[in-house]
Amino acid sequence: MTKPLGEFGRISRFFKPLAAGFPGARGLRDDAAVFGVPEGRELVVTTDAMVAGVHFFPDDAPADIAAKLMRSNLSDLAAMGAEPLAYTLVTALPRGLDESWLEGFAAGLGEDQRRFGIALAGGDSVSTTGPVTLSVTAFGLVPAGRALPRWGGRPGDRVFVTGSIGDAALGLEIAYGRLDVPDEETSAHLLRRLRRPDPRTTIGPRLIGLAGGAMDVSDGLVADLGHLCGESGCAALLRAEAVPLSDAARGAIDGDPVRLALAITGGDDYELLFTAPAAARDDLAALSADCGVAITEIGELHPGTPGEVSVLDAATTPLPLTRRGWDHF
Ligand SMILES: Nc1ncnc2c1ncn2[C@@H]1O[C@H](COP(=O)(O)OP(=O)(O)OP(=O)(O)O)[C@@H](O)[C@H]1O
Ligand SMILES: Cc1ncc(C[n+]2csc(CCOP(=O)(O)O)c2C)c(N)n1
Ligand SMILES: [Mg+2]
Ligand SMILES: [Mg+2]
Ligand SMILES: [Mg+2]
Repeated sequence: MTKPLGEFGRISRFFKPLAAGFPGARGLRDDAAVFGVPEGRELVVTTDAMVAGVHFFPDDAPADIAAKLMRSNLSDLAAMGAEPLAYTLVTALPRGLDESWLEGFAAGLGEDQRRFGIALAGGDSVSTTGPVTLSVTAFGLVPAGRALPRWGGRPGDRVFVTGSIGDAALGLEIAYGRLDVPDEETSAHLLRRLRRPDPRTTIGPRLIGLAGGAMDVSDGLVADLGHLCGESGCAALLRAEAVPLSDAARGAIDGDPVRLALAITGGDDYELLFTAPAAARDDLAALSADCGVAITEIGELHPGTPGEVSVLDAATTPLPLTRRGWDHF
């Protein structure tokens, strides 16, 4: 057996290469990172953590775990209208975890760094007596004063969502062996979207000037729309039939209202949810065409109890839901 690298050997081997392109990281040789913000821009800071058994399966491929960790944070930057700049990383790993796990994890981070234009600025490495626990803090840049707030929606505004909803929630059911799908292609698409979400990093910054209120969908569409309209001081109507579904999700749902309810409440979507006046429709259609990502109108805000979401099915009768989204506690 080869000698273990130890804490600092691991940092040198796996993390220093990820910080190489970012001078503010100081080569991961100092106590902290140092970097400035360009004139006229502001720093946006977001943190999301992931725990094995809660956010991913312990035997998931380490590169997939890295991608989900990175992308869930990039999605929050996009929701603020920010462009990715740098991130810090905390790894809490059980002693004895094979170094090949870290190798795959670092490779996954490196791949997404290149894909999304972000660099490692620093972090911390600790051991844990519990499950693998990971946290990223992502830093992004927005034009000063223009970060997109959750509370920018107004009664009468329309509600829009990017991409498609429900893939990951259906993928999770497949991963748990609780959902049979028509074919291998359907299953592969839904599992891919669970493990490697597609953060809307190009659309997010381009929503500045178009969107009123904005956020990303992580807990579930219904729950997150509740957060958006609650912060905006109004209620929302969601047309379940208008919610964009991938072909794979449509095939897996197969007209079953229970599965449709799961798709709109299950979470892990990492799509953008935002409000805009009806007059912005043409601009949004142009943006969608430009980015090659669907932007779909799914409902509207109206005066009412802040945070209340009515979900209507095709016959405009209320769709019964047993829950609105993910809640840790
Ligand atoms: N432990 C905490 N300490 C300080 N602020 C927190 C803590 N947990 C959450 N927050 C803050 O509460 C707000 C909502 O957090 P939440 O994690 O729900 O947002 P999110 O990242 O958009 O959603 P998700 O975690 O589902 O991706 C954010 O402003 C976040 O910074
Ligand atoms: C193994 C496994 N079990 C359950 C889920 C579903 N899940 C976990 S946390 C969360 C909400 C977002 O997290 P947070 O609010 O902590 O950022 C969701 C939808 C999963 N992805 N993997
Ligand atoms: Mg969070
Ligand atoms: Mg988040
Ligand atoms: Mg968010």
